[in-house]
Amino acid sequence: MDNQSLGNIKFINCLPLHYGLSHGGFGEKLSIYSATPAQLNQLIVTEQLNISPVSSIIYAQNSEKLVVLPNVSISAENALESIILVSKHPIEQLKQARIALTSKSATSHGLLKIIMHHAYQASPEYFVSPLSLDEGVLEDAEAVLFIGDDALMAYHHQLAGYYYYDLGGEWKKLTGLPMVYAVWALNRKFADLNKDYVQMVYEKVTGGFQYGLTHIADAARTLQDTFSLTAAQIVHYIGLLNYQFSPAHEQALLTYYRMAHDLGLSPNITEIEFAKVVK
Ligand SMILES: C=C(O[C@@H]1C=C(C(=O)O)C=C[C@H]1O)C(=O)O
Repeated sequence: MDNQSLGNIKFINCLPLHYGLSHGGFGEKLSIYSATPAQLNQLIVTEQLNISPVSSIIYAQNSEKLVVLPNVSISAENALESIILVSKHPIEQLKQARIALTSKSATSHGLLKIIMHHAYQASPEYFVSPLSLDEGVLEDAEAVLFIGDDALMAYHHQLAGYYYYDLGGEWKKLTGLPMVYAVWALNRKFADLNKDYVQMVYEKVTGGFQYGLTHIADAARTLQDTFSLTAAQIVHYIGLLNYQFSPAHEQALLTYYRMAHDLGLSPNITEIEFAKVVK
């Protein structure tokens, strides 16, 4: 990786983009660095990467230093199968529980805290853990939050005796809004000094997503041997996501930011500043 690399989330949620980059020619002239959202968040904040998808809360926490690429996000209107709380007890009984949080996320940590506080009047004790179910994360917690492929696998291979909650659905019930999980963030100074490069990345990311969505059945077939999901399940999952960043998404994200701020999780952000690109 060098700081001119474009960050990339190595989860199935970005399959359309991955396919557009690899099969649609949109990856040409790009150096790409793939990692988990939490790793990309850290690399953007420390300026080791200049453009990357990041957890959406990272923009609120670093808005003086970052701007956001317009028209692209990882969002969902409702339940999405990949932001999942696995619990030993019904969620109403987690008021004082210990809850483990995946070490791959940032936005969904805040999302769970908002939902527990507002929808369940609960104040559990939270701690970050890298462990999976198989590695015993629930030996030390009443519930665990997973995101991305870990959550998708947990959702599709549910174990008897556990309760599963889809936080996209819980957020929709609480606010009536879509949820914006990730945005493409850029270092503000880098964006000002590298307009041509930023324009190129904008075209490749938005064009790559479009290509991948148009060829989603082919894209899903490239994964079906790697994951214990069928191509149809992958196509269905991608259909639950939305990769635009419409004014309605922007308002939904600002609502999330306000609620995160009220819980002391981020500064008070009332607008999102976008990188200037020709659309
Ligand atoms: C929909 C998802 O969106 C993501 C959730 C993120 C987070 O919680 O911080 C960050 C990036 C995205 O990968 C997912 O990972 O399932």
